[in-house]
Amino acid sequence: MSTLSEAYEDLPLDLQHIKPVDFASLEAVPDSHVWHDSSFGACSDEHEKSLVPVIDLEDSNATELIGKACETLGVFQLKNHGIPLSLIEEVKSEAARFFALSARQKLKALRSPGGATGYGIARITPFFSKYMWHEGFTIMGSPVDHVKELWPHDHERFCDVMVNYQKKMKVLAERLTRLIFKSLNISDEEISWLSSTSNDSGSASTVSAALQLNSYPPCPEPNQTMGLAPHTDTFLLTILHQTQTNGLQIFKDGSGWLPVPPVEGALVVNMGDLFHILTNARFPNVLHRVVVSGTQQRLSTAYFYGPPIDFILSPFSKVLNSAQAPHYRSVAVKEYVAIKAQNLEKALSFIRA
Ligand SMILES: C=C1C[C@]23C[C@@]1(O)CC[C@H]2[C@@]12CCC[C@@](C)(C(=O)O1)[C@H]2[C@@H]3C(=O)O
Ligand SMILES: O=C(O)CCC(=O)C(=O)O
Ligand SMILES: [Fe+2]
Repeated sequence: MSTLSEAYEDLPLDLQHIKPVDFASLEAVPDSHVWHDSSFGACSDEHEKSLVPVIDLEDSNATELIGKACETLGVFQLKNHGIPLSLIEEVKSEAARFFALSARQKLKALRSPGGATGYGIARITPFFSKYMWHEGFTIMGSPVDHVKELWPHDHERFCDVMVNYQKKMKVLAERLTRLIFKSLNISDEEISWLSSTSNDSGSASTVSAALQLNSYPPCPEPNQTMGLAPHTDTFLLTILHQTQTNGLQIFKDGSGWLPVPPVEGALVVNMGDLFHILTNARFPNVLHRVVVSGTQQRLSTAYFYGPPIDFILSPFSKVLNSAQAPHYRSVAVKEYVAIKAQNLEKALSFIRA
């Protein structure tokens, strides 16, 4: 097995955990989507200034600033990231074009039960008793097979934009990963998989990557439901673009839920489970969720990035001080993906050393 798509084939979902409802037809939140107050936890608004740092990638201290943000909150916003704003706008407008289609049309691109890509609800859905106010489109490489079902004569624009965005995201994710390793004093030679994937040659060394388009339609009763339930991301890091509609929140021990307000032109970068494992829990795998708006649609685009699916990772000996034992055993990326898909937030406890 060598691709992320194949890794998900053995982890099929039921159709009821794939198919979104027709949000446009709902005038109230149906019981299936009502989340009780106790499952919410209020979001703190006492911090006028967001605690999440905004870092300029061109700053001469970027490595230190990013290293510190990864270690404290596990999330930061990135300016001057080199991704053309025109491309980000195109991705947003193509995503909006897709989500604006009728429910009947969108279902033509529905993810299959054993599939990893296509239209559907969040993969974490079966772990919760209620559904989320969310629909998504997962892309790995070219989305052409799904999109030609929707727009037989006009699929090129959507596909070109998404493929181009993934290429640019991969370069940025690689740059950030190198810089983060540097902040931990880990040299390029010690991360062989990263160098062997840079030239894009050979499927055996293809990184694990996916692009997720998320839509949270305006909701008639926004306090009754949840956009995306609390979760951590599985891979090394996630690079997220969010539109100007608020909603993303992170959980910080001692502070509770904190907003991550949209910053024009910036991308949100958060640490996932694999970085948490590699750093022996020095980097938090930040818990986050999305709440919805009563008036505005929220769109976001998340790029998930990790080592090749067959890569075996274990905590870096360099990050362990002499008195510290590794918290986690070695695990292949594909094994961890399977454990996560079956156990969600308990996944890390399955690989505890
Ligand atoms: C590569 C992936 C990460 C993801 C599962 C997926 O196969 C594609 C969708 C991703 C997403 C987006 C919404 C939240 C999330 C937890 C989910 O259910 O699907 C993440 C997954 C993840 O990080 O494991
Ligand atoms: O929409 C958002 O801001 C968050 C999306 C997210 O957490 C994800 O796709 O994993
Ligand atoms: Fe996420």
